[in-house]
Amino acid sequence: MNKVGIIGLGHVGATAALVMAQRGKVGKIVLVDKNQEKAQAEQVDLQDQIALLNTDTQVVLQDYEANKWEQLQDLDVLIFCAGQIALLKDHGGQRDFELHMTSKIAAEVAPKIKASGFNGVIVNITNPCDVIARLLQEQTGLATHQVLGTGTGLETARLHHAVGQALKHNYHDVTGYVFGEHGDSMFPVWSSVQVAGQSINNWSLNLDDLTQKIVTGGYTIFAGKQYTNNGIATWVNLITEAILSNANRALPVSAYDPQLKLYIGQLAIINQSGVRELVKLPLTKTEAQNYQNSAQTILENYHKVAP
Ligand SMILES: NC(=O)c1ccc[n+]([C@@H]2O[C@H](COP(=O)([O-])OP(=O)(O)OC[C@H]3O[C@@H](n4cnc5c(N)ncnc54)[C@H](O)[C@@H]3O)[C@@H](O)[C@H]2O)c1
Repeated sequence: MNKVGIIGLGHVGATAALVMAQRGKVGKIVLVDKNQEKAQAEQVDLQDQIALLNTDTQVVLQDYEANKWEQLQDLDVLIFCAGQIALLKDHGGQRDFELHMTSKIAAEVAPKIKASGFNGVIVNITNPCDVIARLLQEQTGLATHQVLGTGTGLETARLHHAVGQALKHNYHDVTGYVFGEHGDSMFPVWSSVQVAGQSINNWSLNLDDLTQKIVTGGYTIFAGKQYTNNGIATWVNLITEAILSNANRALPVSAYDPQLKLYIGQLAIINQSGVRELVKLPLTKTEAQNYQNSAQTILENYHKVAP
């Protein structure tokens, strides 16, 4: 039976569980939240939902105060999305404003994950995503391939949509990726973008305008509802299913770059071990510079909170 844990049952964690229950590919979901009333509420709500679906997912709680988090021991995947999104309210959704809070949460929870004997794959969502992925890896002592972040997957989906719309093509026929920090320094790898098998360079598009739309899309969502949930909940389920089914799928995630010694959004082959290997796409000079700039931003944030 596939078993997946979710730590943090706010907008993101609760929606990730909802999508998971609907897709019906996970046998057991373990819920963990410091706010135990919230976790219990989500458990009952999900059980109501599952009773109305043609699925059999079990939903159980991990007692936050327990000495040992037994329920985590044999999980295949652990989704980390604990945080405090309200902190961003007065800062226009700027992800970095959660850094001091979320790095403390990671420091509180990582030893509990470690002590549970968990040996699966952690998928981090919590912002700043690349920094928190690194902190979780370092503080749980798991191998670097066992920890990844959701990275620039949402922005990659947004790129497909924006280009498809601009060219009146179906977005499923658009391929290519957004790389770098899950933050303002992320960048579309335009040299990787193809539409129905043809380079994006075959069309004359205003790539600067499209870049702006792709990079700032998260702020548009945040401005209207003060959180984002649907896209990320679906994306984390796609990553989780690629791990569970040993799919060997190339996905744009935040993965460990051994040269830079940090987590950053790039293309990686995902299977049951987590990151099987990185796919090193050829980058133009400007894209390679953008990647380095993004890495620098991630590193600066990491050093603000590194133990
Ligand atoms: N990577 C992405 O693309 C992406 C997208 C959306 C949101 N996020 C991030 O995901 C995180 C969660 O967002 P949200 O809107 O669900 O936030 P939220 O404030 O609605 O929920 C956070 C939850 O974490 C819980 N929590 C806090 N401290 C905890 C701890 N020590 N242990 C366990 N649980 C704890 C809270 O009780 C709460 O239920 C934020 O960091 C947000 O920025 C990332």
